[in-house]
Amino acid sequence: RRDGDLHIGGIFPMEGEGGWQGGQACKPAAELALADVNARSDLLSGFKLYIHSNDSKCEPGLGASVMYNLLYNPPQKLLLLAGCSTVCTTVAEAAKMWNLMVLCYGASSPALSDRARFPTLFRTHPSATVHNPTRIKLMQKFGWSRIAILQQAEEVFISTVEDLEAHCKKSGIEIVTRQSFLSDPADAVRNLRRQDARVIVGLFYVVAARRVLCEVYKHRLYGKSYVWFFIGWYEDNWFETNLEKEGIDCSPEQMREAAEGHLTTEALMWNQNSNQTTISGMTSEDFRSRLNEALREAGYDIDGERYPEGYQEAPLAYDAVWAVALAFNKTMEKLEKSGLSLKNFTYTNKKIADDIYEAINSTSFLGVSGLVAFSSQGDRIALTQIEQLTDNHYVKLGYYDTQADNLTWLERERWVGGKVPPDRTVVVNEL
Ligand SMILES: CC1(C)CO[C@@H](CC(=O)O)CN1
Repeated sequence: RRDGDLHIGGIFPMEGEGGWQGGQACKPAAELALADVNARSDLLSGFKLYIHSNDSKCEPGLGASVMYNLLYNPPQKLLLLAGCSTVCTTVAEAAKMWNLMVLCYGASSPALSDRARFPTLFRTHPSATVHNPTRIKLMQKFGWSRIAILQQAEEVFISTVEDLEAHCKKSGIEIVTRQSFLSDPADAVRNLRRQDARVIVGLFYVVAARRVLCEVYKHRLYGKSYVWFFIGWYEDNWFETNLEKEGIDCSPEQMREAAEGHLTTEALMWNQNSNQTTISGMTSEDFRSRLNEALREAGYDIDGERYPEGYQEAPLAYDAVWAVALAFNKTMEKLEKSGLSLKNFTYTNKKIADDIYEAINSTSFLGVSGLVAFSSQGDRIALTQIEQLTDNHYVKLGYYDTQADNLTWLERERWVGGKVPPDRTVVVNEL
């Protein structure tokens, strides 16, 4: 009988001032998964998994100190869980020195898809580049081969645009202009009009998105002759809230008018087939209600909604713990053949670290966030969802499976002018 305890470190953004607000639900979600895997007699039999965690506040410096405290205080940890791109970048860059795998449940930065810098990183949160093949697929579907890009000068959007440009080149889609701004988009938006941009991909955080939309209204870069691609993970009514507080000098009506018809892309983080049983025995709906219960007990203010949008990534943290438990189980079986176990792991034992790497690398199971599997750079393979804002609410237009190049289209799109806007000025020769 194998007996003993297995320990991992957990670095969670409990206060999101520095960045991603939605991380607070990840710790309760990970703890739900911990209870579930420890309750399974067919997993890690004879061993109990423990998570030792602390708060990173989504700040890399604090995240680094939490990591050192986890590593220099017993018991020895076998792996680290972390969230927020900035924290994961710091933790994953250092973890290889201790032969530790890092599983990131809340990091979207494309920079993390780099095995040279992050040889032991895996993430259940997809990279922001997962939107790009979907954007290209839509451009091909609607015959747009001339586009523009408007982006905020932030690392995650800069590297996403570089990936988008590569996809456009491969697909023969011309980028007529790429405008970027730090915090005031006025000049960049004006330049879009000057370049007669009609199909525009917008990459910015939600506060900048409100400023962009008001400028779009002022420059009349909306309506039947324009198509905007926005990011889909802003809160649903993002374009009509906080206007006073953020000094936006457009009214909610003007913002709604400018926003009408825009498309959004986002990675799916909840298994779509809500009555499909996942590896835990739960459906994603079961998980939703169990998580809400756990959040209420922990004193979170579930603001009346059945599921607050702010906690959309919780399934990624839940599935990350399952991925660890399954990988440890696989590694245990392999080590036993040579009379070893994970108890033999030390921070200088590369052999066992390689076994754990191999086990995670070959992960494939149905989690509450959908199929959990990783690319060769450790990126989460995920489906994306396309929506359109019509009459002030988001309508699901379809889903895209990049791996299979399969677009599921629901034929629900509506265009302000009654037909698909062209990507350039169409000159009609009078006969
Ligand atoms: C979809 C989003 C909001 C992208 O940022 C992630 C946080 C990060 O990348 O730091 C969390 N999930």
